[in-house]
Amino acid sequence: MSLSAPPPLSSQSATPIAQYAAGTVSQDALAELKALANIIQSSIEQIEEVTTANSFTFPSPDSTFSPESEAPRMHPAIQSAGSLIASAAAQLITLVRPAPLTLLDISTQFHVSTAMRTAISTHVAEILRDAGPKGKQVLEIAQPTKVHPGKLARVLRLLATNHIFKEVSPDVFTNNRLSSALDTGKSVEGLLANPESKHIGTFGITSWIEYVLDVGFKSSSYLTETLLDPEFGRAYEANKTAFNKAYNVKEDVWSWMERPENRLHLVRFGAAMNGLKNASPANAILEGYDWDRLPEGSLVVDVGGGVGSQSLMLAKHHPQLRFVIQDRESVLGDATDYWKRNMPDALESGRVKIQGQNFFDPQHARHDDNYSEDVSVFLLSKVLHDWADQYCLTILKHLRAAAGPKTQLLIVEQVMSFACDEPAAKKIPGAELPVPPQPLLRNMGRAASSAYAGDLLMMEITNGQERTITYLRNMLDQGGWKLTAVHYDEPSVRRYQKAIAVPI
Ligand SMILES: C[S@@+](CC[C@H](N)C(=O)[O-])C[C@H]1O[C@@H](n2cnc3c(N)ncnc32)[C@H](O)[C@@H]1O
Repeated sequence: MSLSAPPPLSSQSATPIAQYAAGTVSQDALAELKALANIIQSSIEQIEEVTTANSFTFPSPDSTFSPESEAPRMHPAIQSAGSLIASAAAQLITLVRPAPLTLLDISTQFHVSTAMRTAISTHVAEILRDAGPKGKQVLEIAQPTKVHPGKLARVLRLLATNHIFKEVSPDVFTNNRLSSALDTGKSVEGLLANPESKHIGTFGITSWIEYVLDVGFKSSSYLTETLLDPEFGRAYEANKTAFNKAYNVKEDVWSWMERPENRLHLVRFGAAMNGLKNASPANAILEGYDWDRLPEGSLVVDVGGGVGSQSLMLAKHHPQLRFVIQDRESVLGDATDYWKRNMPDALESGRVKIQGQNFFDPQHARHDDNYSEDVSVFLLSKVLHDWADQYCLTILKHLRAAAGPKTQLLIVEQVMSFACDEPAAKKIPGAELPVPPQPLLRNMGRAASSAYAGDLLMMEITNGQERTITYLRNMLDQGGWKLTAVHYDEPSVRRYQKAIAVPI
């Protein structure tokens, strides 16, 4: 069978329906195709309904991205419909194309990732910001970074073929909705003069994408060698990972980022965390936990809080709360700058404190003389997934030792679903997920794929892990905490869950 040149449609002997009638297509496959098409059709109708009811404009693929214009796509009903479409469409593609072609297609997708990183590093989205529908010739696009224009054109063409950028005429490109979402809003001159500025004070999603495409992608290319390595394959230490093989270093990724020569990595990672938060509904941390029940002066300790972006949202909406943002010493300067930019009063009044705390050491809060009252909430947002069980247990036990009888632990993580029923989920309030329509996979397949990719990223970089409810419940149990409830955030670009635990 030739894969490179399928016969033109006109020369094919029969349409798929005719083939089905002739018995050459299995009835099951066709029934599945139709069921998937119905899911897509009814989901589009739902999008139309919600769009009309809310007088939304559903932005076209050629429009420029802005967080505000994304509002219709962020509407929960439209997100749900979008997830059904993404899941059904991906499944449908695997049904209609020859298996080798599908596998070839999937196996070459990494080039799209590489091309994306090249486009980000050569600031193409920023260069095209004002290009308009006529676009810019690739000679002009390549000029600021002196990259070879002919080679850049091929990179951009692969992206345009995947709906990122648009080739408006030969070798002339412009931004579309997807590519404009990579635009950091910075001037090209500024970016050339100071590469760090790409990550400072921006939406941050480009920083996350660049981090994944750089450190994540390079590490992932060593996953097979790592898993087959007799020592690393069985190890759970944070410094025996695919990252360590790829970068040929002995320290874990956090220490590596602290090397002076890796300052750009550290800045980018801080911005990337902020970007992930921005990719979720801004108020996600406010939902699913009754912050209002906490009385005046209650203390929230944001453990491994990064620059404190989650706490900032809470501080804005819950004036009765006080905060301690804890992280490694090297992050504190960026965290202080972040609060000075976003909520200077809170720092000045002492309502918010930025504190160095290694979460593998006994917890300052509570033991420290500064804290006469019990901590109300230990917030662990996107921390546990960075670490293998033995590390998580150390963190959880230190928090347990510092907890008072009423202290709660709030974990914000992506909780993974099995591809089948999970009995433990039925016993924990809020933990059970709705069953998607047939024939979609139980875990929503492609629509949920980025969570599973994120799980591998954790394995590759830190030997961390995204965990299922059963896993999390058992681990918390060993760490001295009882999992009492789970809240699934609204479907989103990145969907996190909140797990609430109390001291045993
Ligand atoms: C994935 S980020 C999450 C940041 C933040 N909680 C959020 O939700 O945006 C993990 C954080 O853990 C911090 N971290 C890593 N090792 C640490 C340690 N030993 N002690 C304290 N914080 C640490 C990192 O600096 C980083 O800010």
